Amino acid sequence: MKLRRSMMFVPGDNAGMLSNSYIYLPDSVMFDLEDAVSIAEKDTARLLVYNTLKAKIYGDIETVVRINGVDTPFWEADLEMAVRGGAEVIRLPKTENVNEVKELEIKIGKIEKECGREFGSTKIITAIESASGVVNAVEIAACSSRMVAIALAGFDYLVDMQTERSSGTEPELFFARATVLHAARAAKIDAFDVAYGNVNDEEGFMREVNIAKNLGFNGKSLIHPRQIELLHKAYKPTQPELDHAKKVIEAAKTAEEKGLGVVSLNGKMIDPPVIQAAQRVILLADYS
Ligand SMILES: CC(=O)SCCNC(=O)CCNC(=O)[C@H](O)C(C)(C)COP(=O)(O)OP(=O)(O)OC[C@H]1O[C@@H](n2cnc3c(N)ncnc32)[C@H](O)[C@@H]1OP(=O)(O)O
Ligand SMILES: O=C([O-])CC(=O)C(=O)O
Ligand SMILES: [Mg+2]
Repeated sequence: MKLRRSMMFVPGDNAGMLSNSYIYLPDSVMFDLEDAVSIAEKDTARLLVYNTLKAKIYGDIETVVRINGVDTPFWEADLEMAVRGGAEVIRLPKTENVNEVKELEIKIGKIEKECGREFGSTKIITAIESASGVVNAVEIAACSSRMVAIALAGFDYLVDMQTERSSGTEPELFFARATVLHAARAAKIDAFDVAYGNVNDEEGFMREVNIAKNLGFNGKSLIHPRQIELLHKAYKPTQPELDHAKKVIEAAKTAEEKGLGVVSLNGKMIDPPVIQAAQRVILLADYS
């Protein structure tokens, strides 16, 4: 199991951040060549990210490169650099439809063959940032065997929807969150919730983390190291949750020995979905 709770953006033109972001231990690091980098710095950023990838300083942290969108003049050069550099995952921003992913997939395969990288080893994450992307999310999530996750990108999405992020339960994001999440689960890939832009607002960030976690997202895209530990702590099962999960598994074993399909633990029904949920808690605790 690859744990993908935190995926931290690092601006591709910031040499300092590129060279030391591993110290913060996100599950995945995302070197950004898109909106965090001005047009004037695109070439410099591409080279900096290539050298960072080649330096192989990220160890077990998954390396992701956010290239520019397929409707820009930058994406092919970005992709050459990222695949040749050894990026584990390419994040495609502003994905609107399956054709864009297919175009990306063909190009990745070509570069892998040219540079001697194992065919299929470069994975894809698509970011959904518009109404069209949300409407097509189910097909997008399932359209490539390289796809490991789909992310909702709230900033661009809300601009496209002609609204703004509110506080509270964020009803403006509900349909997109639910759709992207269903797309991910149906395709058996991971799902990332939106990035939270106010790095000093811990309360607002935690409110979003809890929405994402309760809906069932694997994690969030992050923009600041301070957000990593908060997120990991929220996703780690608590000791009482872990103790309860272990009791559920014990009760299930006893039920099986007695040939019973369903038993109760402290008055609560224990049946296959409850057992599966307990197994997931134990797995998450083991890995976090
Ligand atoms: C809508 C979108 O497209 S979102 C994606 C694009 N945006 C991004 O990539 C932005 C990523 N984040 C950042 O660039 C920064 O966090 C900012 C600009 C928001 C704030 O940066 P700062 O003002 O430097 O933050 P702050 O002073 O709190 O930083 C503390 C330390 O964390 C480091 N840091 C902050 N953010 C990051 C990051 N994303 N990656 C790596 N290191 C970081 C800083 O370099 C600093 O390190 P130091 O103590 O060794 O000097
Ligand atoms: O992809 C992301 O998480 C950030 C982003 O570009 C957006 O929200 O528009
Ligand atoms: Mg965006």
